[in-house]
Amino acid sequence: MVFDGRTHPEAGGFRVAAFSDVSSTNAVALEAAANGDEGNLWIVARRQTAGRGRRARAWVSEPGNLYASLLLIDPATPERLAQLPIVAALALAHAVDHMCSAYHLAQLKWPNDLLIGGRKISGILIEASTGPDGRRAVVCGFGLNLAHHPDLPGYPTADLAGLGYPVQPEAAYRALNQAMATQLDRWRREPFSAVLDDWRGRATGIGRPIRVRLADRELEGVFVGLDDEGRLLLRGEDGANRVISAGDVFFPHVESETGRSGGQTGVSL
Ligand SMILES: O=C(O)CCCC[C@@H]1SC[C@@H]2NC(=O)N[C@@H]21
Repeated sequence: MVFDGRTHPEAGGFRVAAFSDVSSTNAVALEAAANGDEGNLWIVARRQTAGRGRRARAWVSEPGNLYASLLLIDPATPERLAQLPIVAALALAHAVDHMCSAYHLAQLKWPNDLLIGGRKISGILIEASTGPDGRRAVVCGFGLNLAHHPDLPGYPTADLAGLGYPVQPEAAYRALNQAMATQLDRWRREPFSAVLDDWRGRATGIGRPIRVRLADRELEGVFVGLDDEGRLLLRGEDGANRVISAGDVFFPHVESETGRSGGQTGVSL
């Protein structure tokens, strides 16, 4: 990979532009869309100076880990776009298995965190914007802890090297590119139920008590599973199931939110 900031052809019908330093690969991808890029473009960086996570959090982005964002233009109808976090998480899980030569090593925590042994090893931030021409730009931003991870009290995290799987960022990117090509193709051709079955096979926490932080409040209950659109089903004390489209899931007694803070911009799905 050449870190020259120029666009090069990539396998799977994509293109890639790799940078040494950027503010945020998501921000650069959204900027490319605003400048008329046709999409299917990866932005990869060795380091981010303003990496961003979900819910107004910063994403620590020193060299050694993977920072990669895929820009897609109008990848699906608006109703189906909500399925993309599930597709992206599944692709990253397949990529991690591939790069570690392992089977079902990576577990999924709804909607799109990857865990190994209960520790978070990655984050995915999906952001979208609509251009003046009505085109919907969607960016899937992947951060994968390869060589280091932040220590967040009360929130277990890990990196692949520390778990005994040394992987270079370029190899990780290659595996992710391949996996995204495969999963996006499958999402377009097969019923979403096939994607969901795969996701459920790696799911963590189903049947367990969870706490879900929504934009304006928190809910507690049992994680019953996913509905046909990939939304979380939470059974409350009253026995009724609630359908949740977006939120952060916590496993009580394992995780708290201490130490999670930072700044995020943009609109996430
Ligand atoms: O909060 C999360 O779990 C999501 C973190 C997403 C981080 C990645 S790193 C590459 C891409 N660029 C960003 O600024 N964020 C995403």
